[in-house]
Amino acid sequence: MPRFAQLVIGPAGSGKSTYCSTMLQHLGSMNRSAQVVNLDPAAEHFDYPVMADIRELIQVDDVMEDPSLRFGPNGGLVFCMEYFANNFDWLGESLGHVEDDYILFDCPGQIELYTHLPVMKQLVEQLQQWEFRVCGVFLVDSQFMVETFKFISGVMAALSAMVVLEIPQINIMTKMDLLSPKAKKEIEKYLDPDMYSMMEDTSDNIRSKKFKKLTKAICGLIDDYSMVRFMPFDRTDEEGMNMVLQSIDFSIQYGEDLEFKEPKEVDEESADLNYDEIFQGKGDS
Ligand SMILES: Nc1nc2c(ncn2[C@@H]2O[C@H](COP(=O)(O)OP(=O)(O)OP(=O)(O)O)[C@@H](O)[C@H]2O)c(=O)[nH]1
Ligand SMILES: [Mg+2]
Repeated sequence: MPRFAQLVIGPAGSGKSTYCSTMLQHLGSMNRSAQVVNLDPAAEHFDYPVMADIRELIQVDDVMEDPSLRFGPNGGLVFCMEYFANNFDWLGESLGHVEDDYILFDCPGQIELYTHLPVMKQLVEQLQQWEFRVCGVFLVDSQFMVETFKFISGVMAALSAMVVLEIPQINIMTKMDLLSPKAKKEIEKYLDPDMYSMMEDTSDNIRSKKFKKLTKAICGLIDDYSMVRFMPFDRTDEEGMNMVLQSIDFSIQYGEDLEFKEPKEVDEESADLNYDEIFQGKGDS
């Protein structure tokens, strides 16, 4: 049986841990079993129960305090993740193997992990060896996406993760509940963006000719290949969460291998017998 994983990634503070906790509850309310693994060695608090926690393996604080290493918080995190990549056995043991595993991995927010460092790609390959079908869930804070230039840089960040990880990726705009009604209307055009017209809107602000050409080429490429789309995520909106979950499940073909179980036929006689036994038992006590 295949196993399923959501790799929850995105810039610092974009809402990854909150997403994991909300999605876990949502899956629970649908009677679907899922687990969360914390892969952020600098995590301080999260409000979901963990199946495994990378801090049992290594912690950023310990690395920073080590006088022979002398790392700051970012170098410390990179060191931790490289150490993790050399010790995937720890993860393998923690994950065990349950039929139909569905696991959310809450990842750290340092963007370099998804742009040029090899560790996340190595993790994906390891998970695939363990028969996981992995979907990247890339989160960006919607509040930083309401202007065209910010949006283009968000698209590029999502795209670089897609290129590095080579797995299906669902891009999500988080914290939609914090947008004003006006911004909410405004953001609709960014959910399914027409990059060409977006480019037209902003090209007047670009003074350098070369830069204008480059931005145009990037926008054209993204549009021509329909490479990046965003889905809104509002943790208070069940319907919206369902749509996000469906897209993720579809990308990893969750549910296709599940067998359809016929409802058990109840044999009337034996059912009566059982009820009699139960009531008799109650009467006796
Ligand atoms: N209103 C609102 N706040 C949110 C939402 N998602 C996250 N937040 C808040 O945003 C802050 C950061 O959220 P986290 O879930 O810790 O973000 P993260 O991506 O895990 O952060 P790092 O692990 O530090 O990279 C917290 O204060 C959350 O309460 C949301 O959908 N709505
Ligand atoms: Mg977090």
